[in-house]
Amino acid sequence: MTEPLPLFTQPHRADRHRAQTDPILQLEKINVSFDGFRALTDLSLQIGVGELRCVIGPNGAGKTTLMDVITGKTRPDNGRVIYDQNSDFTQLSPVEIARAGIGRKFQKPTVFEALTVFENLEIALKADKSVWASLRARLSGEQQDRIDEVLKLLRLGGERQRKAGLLSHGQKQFLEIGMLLVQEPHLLLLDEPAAGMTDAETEYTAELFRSLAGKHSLMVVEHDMGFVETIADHVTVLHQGQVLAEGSLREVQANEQVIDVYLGR
Ligand SMILES: Nc1ncnc2c1ncn2[C@@H]1O[C@H](COP(=O)(O)OP(=O)(O)OP(=O)(O)O)[C@@H](O)[C@H]1O
Repeated sequence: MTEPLPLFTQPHRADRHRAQTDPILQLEKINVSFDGFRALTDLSLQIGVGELRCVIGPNGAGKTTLMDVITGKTRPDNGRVIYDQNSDFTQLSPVEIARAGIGRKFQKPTVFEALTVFENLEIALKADKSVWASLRARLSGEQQDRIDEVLKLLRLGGERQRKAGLLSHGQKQFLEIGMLLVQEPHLLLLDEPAAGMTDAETEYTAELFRSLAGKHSLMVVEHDMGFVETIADHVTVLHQGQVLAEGSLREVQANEQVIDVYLGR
């Protein structure tokens, strides 16, 4: 019998035990408060291996705080964040969490504008070194291939020697996604990736995310419902720091409580 294909580009020691239905991330009864204000209340959420999950919700619902808790930027008052069914992220530092295979993209692209597209990817690939040390260290053939593959995937092949500061906003967003992908993360957290993109770029982002799902797990926070509709199998609606509804976009859009929250009733 042939071995099943690994779900991730970067083989993980537990891969052969995994099934698509296994959780990659389980948040259990997370509470976060800021000076007495409860940003997340008993929040429980589960993301499956290879899943593409969209998280929606009105302003202040707790979406950013949720990502901050996963990446270790914010420590919850209590609750657990179980990754790959064994490690509890609440016990790890942000660097350890990133090394465990979590990549996060913030809403505003943060690329090195004075460096070329290729150099940006090179630095991301050697994230364990300082910027200058990583530019001096030689790339292996395999690393070169990885960068070429990502440049092609993100349609940046023609821009490889261009300074990143000269790219369009959408191209900078793609470059930043590329900077995550060269690190071969297991779980990608993406905050409003389509914001400020042209229609064509948004369309390609949707296509790209669909192609990444399966190989990676993705959690996308997004306000653009058209974009959510094209990408998500499964949607979580947050409201006042809690999960208000979960299901297909059609299901959550038909949910009375969700309608009330979005219409402000
Ligand atoms: N560091 C902080 N100190 C105090 N309050 C905070 C802090 N961070 C977030 N909050 C509050 O927690 C609540 C949830 O904020 P969060 O940014 O997670 O919401 P969001 O769903 O991401 O909103 P948006 O869609 O506007 O980005 C908000 O009421 C916010 O004002």
